[in-house]
Amino acid sequence: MKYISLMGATGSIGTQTLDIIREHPGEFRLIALSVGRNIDLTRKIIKEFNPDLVSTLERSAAKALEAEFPDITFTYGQEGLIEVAAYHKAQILVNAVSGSVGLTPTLQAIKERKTIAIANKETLVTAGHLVMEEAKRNEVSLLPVDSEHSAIFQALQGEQHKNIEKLILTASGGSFRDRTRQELENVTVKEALNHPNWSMGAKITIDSATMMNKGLEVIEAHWLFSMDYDKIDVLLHKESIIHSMIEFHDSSIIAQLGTPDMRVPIQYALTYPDRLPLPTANRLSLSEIGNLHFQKMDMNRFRCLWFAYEAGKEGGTMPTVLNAANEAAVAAFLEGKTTFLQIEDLIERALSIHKNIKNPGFTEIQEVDKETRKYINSLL
Ligand SMILES: NC(=O)C1=CN([C@@H]2O[C@H](COP(=O)(O)OP(=O)(O)OC[C@H]3O[C@@H](n4cnc5c(N)ncnc54)[C@H](OP(=O)(O)O)[C@@H]3O)[C@@H](O)[C@H]2O)C=CC1
Ligand SMILES: CC(=O)[C@@H](O)[C@H](O)COP(=O)(O)O
Ligand SMILES: [Mn+2]
Repeated sequence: MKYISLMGATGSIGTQTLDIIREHPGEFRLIALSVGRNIDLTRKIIKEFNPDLVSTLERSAAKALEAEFPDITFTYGQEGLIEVAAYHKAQILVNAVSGSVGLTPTLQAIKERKTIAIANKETLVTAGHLVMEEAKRNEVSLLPVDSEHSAIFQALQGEQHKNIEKLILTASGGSFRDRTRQELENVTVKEALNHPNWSMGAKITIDSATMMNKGLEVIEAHWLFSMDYDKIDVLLHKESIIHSMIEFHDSSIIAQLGTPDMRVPIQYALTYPDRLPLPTANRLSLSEIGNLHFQKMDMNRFRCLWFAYEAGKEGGTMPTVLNAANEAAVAAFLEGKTTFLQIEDLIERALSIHKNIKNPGFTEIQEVDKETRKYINSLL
């Protein structure tokens, strides 16, 4: 039986992780979890899974739940996230929060030698060097949950890193893949949230539409697979059937395919190196699909992808700025405070004024993150 801590239990990845735990009651036990503001769903999760420890975003919610569930320990805020991540009975932490708020708890869980199933790409973007160093020092495995990275991880099994020519990340193109830049001028939040293939949280759905999601994933792949940026390519593939590929020196390419269903990579991270059946998954029928489409990525159309490559190559605190500026700009777009195309402009401005700090420590990362958000908010 594997004991699991789950950060972000009420979100898209969080609830699909609960599906996997539910599907295999003899394999997994949910022992600790964190949530944000969705207290109604939290109540249901507590009743069903009876965890030891629960953390909420706000103190008032923790106090209210404490009165309802006296046998469970409640905590809250950033400290609460850390307690859940590092809970002594858990062997695996599933990090499914959205944003760089996941960094500190992840570092703490690594120090406590938990295996990390990581969906929360912003943590790797903002401070990938710190996370990877800490994982190496503590001999901790970081198992990818993000579909592209899980695909690469699966294709890598039995292969050697030295034989890789390049990684090829596939991108659906998001909600606006068939629109020109001109046609993006007046798009609404509702349109942007309408992803063609995946049902995900709001922030990542907007990232898919701006192509920042693929930019963050390029940086995520750089850290997870220790790969130079010039060996990571992005390919438009509108069906999201090939989840990513590895090309080897001998020209052979290994791809991982499946219907778009995040429960598959989540389950693989939880069962690795084994696999379990997933009877409720839709099986892929290539004969029914018939055709798959591929297209070269246009960096002028998708400027956020270009920003991410540049920030990643420059390193230091540039990816921290990229991520924090994006988080703040997307939040502003979702709140109706800025337009879709201004997301790119805001990020570009934050990157252009930043004085890069090479090899930043934890405190510098935290300060740059905070300052960047402040800067973006001052522009709104
Ligand atoms: N959804 C997907 O299919 C995929 C997601 N990812 C990555 O996984 C991560 C999660 O994405 P997704 O599940 O879509 O996001 P959601 O927005 O659906 O869920 C986010 C979760 O984090 C909680 N949360 C948000 N802010 C805070 C905070 N400040 N403190 C504590 N908890 C917080 C939310 O709580 P509440 O709702 O209770 O307020 C919720 O449980 C992201 O990094 C994303 O990029 C990667 C690949 C695919
Ligand atoms: C499901 C998943 O992993 C998302 O990150 C997905 O990749 C989003 O799709 P696109 O960014 O390719 O539109
Ligand atoms: Mn992805």
